[in-house]
Amino acid sequence: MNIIEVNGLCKAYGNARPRNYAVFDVSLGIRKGEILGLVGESGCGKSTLGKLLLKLEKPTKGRITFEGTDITDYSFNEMRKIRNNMQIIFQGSSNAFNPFYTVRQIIGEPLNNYCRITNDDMDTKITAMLEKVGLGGEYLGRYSSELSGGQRQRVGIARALVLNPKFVVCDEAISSVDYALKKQILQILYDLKKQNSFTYLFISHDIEAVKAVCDRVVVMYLGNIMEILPHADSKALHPYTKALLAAALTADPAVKSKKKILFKEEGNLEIPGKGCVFQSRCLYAQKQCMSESPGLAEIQDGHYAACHLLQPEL
Ligand SMILES: Nc1ncnc2c1ncn2[C@@H]1O[C@H](COP(=O)(O)OP(=O)(O)OP(=O)(O)O)[C@@H](O)[C@H]1O
Repeated sequence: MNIIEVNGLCKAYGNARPRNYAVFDVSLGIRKGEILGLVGESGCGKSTLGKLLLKLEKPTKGRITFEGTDITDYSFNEMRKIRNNMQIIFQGSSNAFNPFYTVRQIIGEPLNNYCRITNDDMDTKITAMLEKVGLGGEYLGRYSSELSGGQRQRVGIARALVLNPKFVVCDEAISSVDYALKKQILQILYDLKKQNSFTYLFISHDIEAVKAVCDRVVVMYLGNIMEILPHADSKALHPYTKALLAAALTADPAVKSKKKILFKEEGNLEIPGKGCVFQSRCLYAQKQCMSESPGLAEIQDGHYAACHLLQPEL
């Protein structure tokens, strides 16, 4: 069962004509209790899609359904009623904390906003949450400015999850942290998901992390979904995903230069007027790719790709 669904979702910033879409015609369901990975090169629309799902951005077109209810046209006040169930952890969110706020104030803010709760109950809840993210009750009175970057990151996770949200967008939640902390944060997110059956959209450039924690993976290019892998370790089918994964996993430039080149690096990054959005960088593009846009089709069981070269298995 899907906790959240989008249909024909589009987002164009500004009023330029023709429209330059950051997200184009995305239809997708996120299953209750899954960690859905979202990957793609910088600027392909991952954050925009995450924000659209939470209604932090207004879609230009398309519908959003949360737990079976169409929330596309919900007002600010209507969204407020369900906001406790939809949270975001984003890169650097913890850097935005007021340095003069204590940990109690930072994590307590959403509780104050959304729950009627006594101070004692609030401290109990915050302490329990702090323990879940590897900090203890002794941090309650500490000021944000007294915390290390890693501790602030954990407080940020605690703040986002203290309301027991049903759906959480993790937007680069583990970038800019060191390897050890990254592993700990991934473990925390994974354990909390297991204990509380949270559903996450996990946006990351870190393919290894995506493989480690995600159930399915969505691959985006220039605002479009190119592929949906049914498992994080499924073999990629789409030429773009293959190239993206190969580039990400080959960190050593010496090794990279010996590898087969998988896409035209110099390809045009503008959205073409017609045809496949990946046409100018694809090594296999054919005439049809320049004129017809390939829809996302189920190629194998639960494995979707948008590519004329790939035919569904019958
Ligand atoms: N507020 C905004 N106003 C105008 N354009 C925007 C805005 N936010 C994003 N964009 C544009 O929308 C496109 C998608 O951006 P988005 O941040 O969603 O990509 P991304 O895949 O999350 O990138 P990154 O991995 O670098 O965070 C980009 O071309 C970006 O410049």
